Amino acid sequence: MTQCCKHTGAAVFHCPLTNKGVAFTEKEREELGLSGLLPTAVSTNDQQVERMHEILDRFEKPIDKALVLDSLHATDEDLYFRLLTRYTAEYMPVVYTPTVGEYCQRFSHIFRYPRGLFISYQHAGHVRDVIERAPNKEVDVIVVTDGERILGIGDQGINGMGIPIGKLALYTACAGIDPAKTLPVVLDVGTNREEYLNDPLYLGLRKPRSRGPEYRALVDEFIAEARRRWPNVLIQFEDFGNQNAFKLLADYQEKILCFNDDIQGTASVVVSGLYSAMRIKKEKLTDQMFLFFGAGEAACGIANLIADALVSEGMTREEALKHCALFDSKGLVTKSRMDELAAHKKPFAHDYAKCTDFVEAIKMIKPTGIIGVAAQPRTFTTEVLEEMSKLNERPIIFALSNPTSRAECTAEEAYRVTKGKALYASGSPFAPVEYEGKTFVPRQGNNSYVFPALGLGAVFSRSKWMPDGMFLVAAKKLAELVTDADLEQGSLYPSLDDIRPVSVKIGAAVAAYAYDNGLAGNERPQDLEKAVEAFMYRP
Ligand SMILES: O=C([O-])CC(=O)C(=O)O
Ligand SMILES: [Mg+2]
Repeated sequence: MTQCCKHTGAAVFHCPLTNKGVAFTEKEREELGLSGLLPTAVSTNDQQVERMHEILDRFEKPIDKALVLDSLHATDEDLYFRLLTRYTAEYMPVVYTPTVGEYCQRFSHIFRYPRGLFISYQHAGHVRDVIERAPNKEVDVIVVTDGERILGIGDQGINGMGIPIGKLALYTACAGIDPAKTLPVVLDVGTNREEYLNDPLYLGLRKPRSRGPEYRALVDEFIAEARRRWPNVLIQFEDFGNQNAFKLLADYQEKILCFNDDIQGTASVVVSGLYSAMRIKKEKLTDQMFLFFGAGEAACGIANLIADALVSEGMTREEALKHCALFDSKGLVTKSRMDELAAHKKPFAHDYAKCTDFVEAIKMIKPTGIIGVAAQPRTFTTEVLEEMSKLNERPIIFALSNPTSRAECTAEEAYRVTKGKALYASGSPFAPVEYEGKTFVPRQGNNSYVFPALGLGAVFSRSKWMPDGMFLVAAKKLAELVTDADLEQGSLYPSLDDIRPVSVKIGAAVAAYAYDNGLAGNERPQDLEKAVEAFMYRP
């Protein structure tokens, strides 16, 4: 047993990294002076998991389950991750989307245990001291947010901390990153949400977000100090507002080990789902045309990676970009709007006529797939889905906005309106759908399939940085792992219950990319997959 603190006796129960509760063996009880401090019988780890599973079953509301899991996380990490690893598909919607959306909205009202770092303007110039205070000796992965664009529910201020916590839980559960080496961080730079500013229990800085140089100075200081203390750390940017997200990625991507999950992680998982859709359609990606509802981080990240994928199949970049069109709050993104467009949209501004109606845009562009990423719920209406069915034998319908309340359409709507023909994926989970005697099992086009494994591969190989090619490699590897049986039931992704072996393979493919491209900071092992698997933390 590794012990992070030197305590014996009852104090042992207060160390979440080493506490095992009633699973402490007779020998451990003796050594640690616990005899008589625990019920007599020793439980096996499996019995502990089943006990906890039973307790959680008593709670109906996912948010209540989340609170119980939170307590467990704070008191017995080993059991927490045992449970998440054993019941990944069951608890992922609790620690992650959709429940994590509600968890964030209530964060200041349900807060009990501090976890990670809360860095605000009061620390400007002294961020080093905060970093030094972090309880972790080593850190492999940081997930950081400034809370400006949490899922599809907008500015959550400091309450956005639920996201880095949830994402890092998946790093451990899905890809075996040692929980002692993960660090969630929220940069508390204020919030523009009136409701929070007026809420006496709100736990963040009570002022509007600043847009001035002090914002960027704080982000830069945080990154520099984190890397000073942990030079090999991977920094994952999560749920920043559009402007900052694109800018930070452009400025840092080639300089440090980092990625933006909403731009690049989402792109990787979506392109993977498109490869699976091609297997069902028996067509090539080069024959497809995609229309995005939305033109932010996810849309542009996905569209760029689709272009990379098309280029990898021999197309010119100029031609490849034409296979994606964007529709934003002002309508179709066209050349005639060039002057007013944000930089990230410009490559996808094509020579179309002005169009402000999404159904009209579908009629004009004749896409083979529509990809919803605008956090505008119910926008894939019956009319939209019918139009896609008219144009395509097997229309690709991706309703990716999170959480569930923001989905562009439900799985049931997609299958019913398209008469079972839709190739559907959603950002948040939907239950299987029965349609005319057939059961469809939709799966999540959610970056959770890839970000933990991308991080695993990058950390394992000590990659210097993460080129876009790594995200394409991850997409292709994930698609390879989808079985014919998955496709038969309409699943474009593997089951989440198989996520660990899937992560090993994606992690190894990402690491291989680092070794092949001279990015790695260590020697390539002989059997990469085996070595990656051995590197993973197991509860
Ligand atoms: O967290 C998720 O479920 C996916 C994601 O990154 C987002 O929606 O921002
Ligand atoms: Mg996100």
